[in-house]
Amino acid sequence: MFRRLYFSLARSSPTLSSPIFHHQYTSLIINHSKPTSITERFTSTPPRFFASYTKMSDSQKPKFTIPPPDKASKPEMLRALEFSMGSSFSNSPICPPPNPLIIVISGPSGVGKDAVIKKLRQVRESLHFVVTATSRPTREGEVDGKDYYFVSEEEFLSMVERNELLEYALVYGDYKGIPKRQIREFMAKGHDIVLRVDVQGAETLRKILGTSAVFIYLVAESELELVERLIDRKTETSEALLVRIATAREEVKHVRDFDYVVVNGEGKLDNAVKLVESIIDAEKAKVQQRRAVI
Ligand SMILES: Nc1ncnc2c1ncn2[C@@H]1O[C@H](COP(=O)(O)OP(=O)(O)OP(=O)(O)O)[C@@H](O)[C@H]1O
Repeated sequence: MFRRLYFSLARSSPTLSSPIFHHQYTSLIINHSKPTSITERFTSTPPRFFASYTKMSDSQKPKFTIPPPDKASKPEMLRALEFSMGSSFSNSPICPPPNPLIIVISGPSGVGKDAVIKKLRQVRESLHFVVTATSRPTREGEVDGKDYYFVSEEEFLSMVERNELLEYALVYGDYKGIPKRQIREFMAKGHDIVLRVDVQGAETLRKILGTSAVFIYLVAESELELVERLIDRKTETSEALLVRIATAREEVKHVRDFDYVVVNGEGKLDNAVKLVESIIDAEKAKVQQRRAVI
């Protein structure tokens, strides 16, 4: 019945059935593949026909009916709706792509920063994990250029001289610093950046980056769990262990300076990694995006 009504209307309406109408109407076929930016989308002038159409008074505008959806093909419906709306439908994304993020992962010694990052690296290939420069000796299994850039103390200090580091610190007698160039290069390519720093480093980065970066604090479920993890790692002398435990006690007070806290419970590394992933996803969906500039 609707179909009959539409076609009888079309037949009775000179504007709908006339060759002129069809010429104008078919000229509204839009190139749906041409992308435009969100600003263009809202500020661009309508196509010429639409511009003159929208200037017409109501009595001048051609009268026509939109066919019932079940009686017309999708392209026909699209053209009729575009004509009725007075502008074409854009297929460019409504939201611009999210800004590249800088994600700072921190926490006390032995909490599992490296373990979380190692796992995150496997599940999120699009992230760029900044390789920190350090003057500390290589631990068993660590690879130069992958886990850290292992440099001598002299080399490290000359990097500081040349202002090549975003942040650096003397951590338990060894220098650790973040090369700026890597961050710039990968952000320019649209990658999110992950920085792994101790709590002292995170505080310095907060001063430099403010709220333009996301700060995540990793904790163990309890102090006992953290100490056991450090003992099991067998990488520290007894004196070094004591220093790290005392420092961890102080550092936990700084958790309130971070944006998120993630518990890395014993045997629950996967849960911690999933939570970090969820934080990244939520940050990507934020309306007010962070914008980090190095
Ligand atoms: N969820 C977990 N459950 C059990 N063991 C873990 C967990 N996370 C990490 N570990 C282990 O705890 C030890 C310390 O982890 P890791 O070296 O990653 O800590 P870190 O925070 O990077 O330490 P540092 O700052 O001293 O380098 C490692 O032996 C690691 O395998």
